[in-house]
Amino acid sequence: MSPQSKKAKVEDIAVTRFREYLRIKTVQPTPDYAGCTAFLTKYAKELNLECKVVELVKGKPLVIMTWKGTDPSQKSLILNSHTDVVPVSEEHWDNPPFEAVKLDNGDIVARGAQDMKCVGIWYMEAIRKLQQQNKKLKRTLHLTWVPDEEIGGHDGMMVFVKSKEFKELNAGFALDEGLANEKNAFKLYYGERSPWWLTLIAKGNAGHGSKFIEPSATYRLLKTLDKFLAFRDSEQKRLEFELSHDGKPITLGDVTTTNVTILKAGVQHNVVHEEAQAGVDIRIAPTVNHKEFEQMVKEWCAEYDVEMKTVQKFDGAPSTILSEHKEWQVVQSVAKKHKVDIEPEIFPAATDSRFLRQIGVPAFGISAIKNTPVLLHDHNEYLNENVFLEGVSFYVDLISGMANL
Ligand SMILES: CSCC[C@H](NC(C)=O)C(=O)O
Ligand SMILES: [Zn+2]
Ligand SMILES: [Zn+2]
Repeated sequence: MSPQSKKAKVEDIAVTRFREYLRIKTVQPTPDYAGCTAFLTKYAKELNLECKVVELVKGKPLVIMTWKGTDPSQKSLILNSHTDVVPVSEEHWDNPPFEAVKLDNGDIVARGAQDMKCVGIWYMEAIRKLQQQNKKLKRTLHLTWVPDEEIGGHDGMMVFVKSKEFKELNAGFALDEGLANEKNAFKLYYGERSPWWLTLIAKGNAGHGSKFIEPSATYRLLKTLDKFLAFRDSEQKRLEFELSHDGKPITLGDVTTTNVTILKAGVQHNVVHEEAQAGVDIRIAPTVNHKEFEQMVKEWCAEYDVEMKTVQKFDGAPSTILSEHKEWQVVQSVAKKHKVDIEPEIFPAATDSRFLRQIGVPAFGISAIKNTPVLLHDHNEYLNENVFLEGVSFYVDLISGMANL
């Protein structure tokens, strides 16, 4: 293609809005939420959507857009997306992460391209298409744009679900983020593992590195960490060999992981130091009894007198049972129309859906990203323009199908 003809090709409005959104630096730890809110409120105006900005926590705005349905007696459909993105190591990127450049092959490169600015734009652009076709939906749609998911959602979705503003939405079902898929398939997340982040603190006596100092902080800590690692090994074996009830291999979301992610101890080789610390990232599978699991971990720590401090723990939420929701049939039929497979799974990490499911709002996590490597939180995150545009058509059918039940 000559530069002339390249220039002449008009970019689809959906792609333009996507790239504009990607250029707003909503990157943790100092996201430009003001710039983001300005963009979203203008966008809502463009599509004639009602728009409200709610600041439940100072400096952390939530944007709620509404497209009223023809049957207000029905519970609404929540289309959720988080507005923040994770930090970048710019030196590892081949293109600037906040310029949203489009490469010759159509790849749009930016932090947030997969996680999850694409999803927010899909909701909007699906609405634009439905409006262009003069379609009206039965159920009211609420698009919720929430802050701080990437740092745990405590000032975002967690406070939002407890607010009167959320109650007013009369939520019946929610869509939220999923992950990319390397195959011609979309993952459909109907539940999540529960994060439990722990700091372990071992104390002991100090002394010369040549002696048997008793008790020793590092000895206590390592003996305790052995238990976490032995458990990790057994869960890894389960993941390798176990099959689920339908005969398919289980996935990461079905097992519990106990990873040691932080280690801090010592000052000098020949000094036995009086304290050693570790950070553990635990993800509890939905089938696990939290009380029993907590008791087991407490006993591991008690055996060597190690103090256990919880940094954050999510106490679990019921998974959304696929067969109990007509929305599941909609997903299947829309996927069939778009010739893409659906792979239902438990999300291995945590999203804002956990707060929705916890208060009884069923939720599916899905991102219409097929034939694409999973690059969330990674360098050179991208989404191809064609995959993105196919996503718009997918969401037109998905949203209209779900909102016309
Ligand atoms: C526990 S709150 C942090 C949320 C983050 N979510 C993802 C998708 O990476 C995580 O699971 O670590
Ligand atoms: Zn995300
Ligand atoms: Zn993320």
